Amino acid sequence: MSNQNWMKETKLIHTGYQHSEHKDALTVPLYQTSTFAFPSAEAGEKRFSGEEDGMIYSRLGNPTVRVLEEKMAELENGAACLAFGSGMAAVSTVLLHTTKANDHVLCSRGIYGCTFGLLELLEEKYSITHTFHPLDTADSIEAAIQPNTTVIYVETPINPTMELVDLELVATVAKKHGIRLIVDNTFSSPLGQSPLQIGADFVLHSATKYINGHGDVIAGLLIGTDEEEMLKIRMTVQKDVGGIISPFDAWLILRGLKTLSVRMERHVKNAEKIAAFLENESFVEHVFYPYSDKHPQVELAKKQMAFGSGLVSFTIKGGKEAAQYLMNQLELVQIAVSLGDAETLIQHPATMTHSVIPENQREEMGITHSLLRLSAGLEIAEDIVEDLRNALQATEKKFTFHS
Ligand code: MET
Repeated sequence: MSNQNWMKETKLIHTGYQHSEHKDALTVPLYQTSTFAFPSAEAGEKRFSGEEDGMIYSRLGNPTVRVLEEKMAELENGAACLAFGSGMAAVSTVLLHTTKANDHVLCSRGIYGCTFGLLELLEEKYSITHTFHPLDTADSIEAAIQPNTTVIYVETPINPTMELVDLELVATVAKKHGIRLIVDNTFSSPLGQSPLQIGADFVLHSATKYINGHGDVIAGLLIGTDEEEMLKIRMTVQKDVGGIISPFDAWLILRGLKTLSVRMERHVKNAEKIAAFLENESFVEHVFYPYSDKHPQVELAKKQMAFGSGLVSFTIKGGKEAAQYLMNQLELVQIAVSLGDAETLIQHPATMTHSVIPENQREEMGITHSLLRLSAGLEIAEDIVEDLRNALQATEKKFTFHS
């Protein structure tokens, strides 16, 4: 069922599923099966050759997973979507598809630690090099493009600094040079920004985060603009590397997706209140929140994002020791990586999500030992703020020395 006039909030619930094709079950059934029985040997041959449509084996497709893929393709304004067993499986699949040995990948100034690890691996194994760049003006992007650049890989907002990349600018330069643009849209969700509409070729998500929203699944999604190319990826890198999602996890994500818009409203409202509180705290040095007037790219945020995300990053005085002490003082806010869960989470990127990046490169990305990343949960903002206030007061008391 699909209607192009529906808003995304409605599509989240209805698109991609036709109950008449599933014995009129109102919600998507779970096809927990590894393989599918062919009506005849000839039918099996035709399914393998692509002559006939139909399921073969769940690594190549599954009806529950297909509903998730169709829904996400529409939500991201793409032609097709592929679901994976983790966000990193989506990242590695699209990079293996878009690069070959000796190519160069131009990246935003910062990227997630495991994406960094994957790029290092591709360099070591296949001499696929990568560089980091602010991607802030057309001239500087042109200068950073090398003769062998085939991909521009961007996070926006960047994990965990909340720095933004101007997608329209980067897409224009990428198109001019025939370079593929891949955007990690995890921090915004499909409701926050639409990179494919702005000119990206691929958008990907760690579905572990906002899309599932309940902290009980690891999954990834890749959406592309070219249906034939996506089918090729399904039948090559995805099938043969095999990082696919389980039907049960796809089913859980479909359940989570129904409430994405109401969850995002609360995540964002809470993050706004937390950012405003932190901005007035004397022990806090800087707050990084895209929709705050104090964010250096607030104009860009309001141009390309529908809201400012549910994440807030901030630095405090006193370095690593104070940052860890602060985390240990929190009662309601949980110390954990990941984001987009019902629970408010805090983590220390320099020693956690981005710890694999060598310190000098990490600091160039803006990830110091004073930086903390908070994922606003679905609790009442006042309770989260109260927990942060108490922890900050205790930390300030311990780390401020009066002469
Ligand atoms: C293994 S570290 C984890 C996770 C996640 N991508 C994050 O940024 O929090």
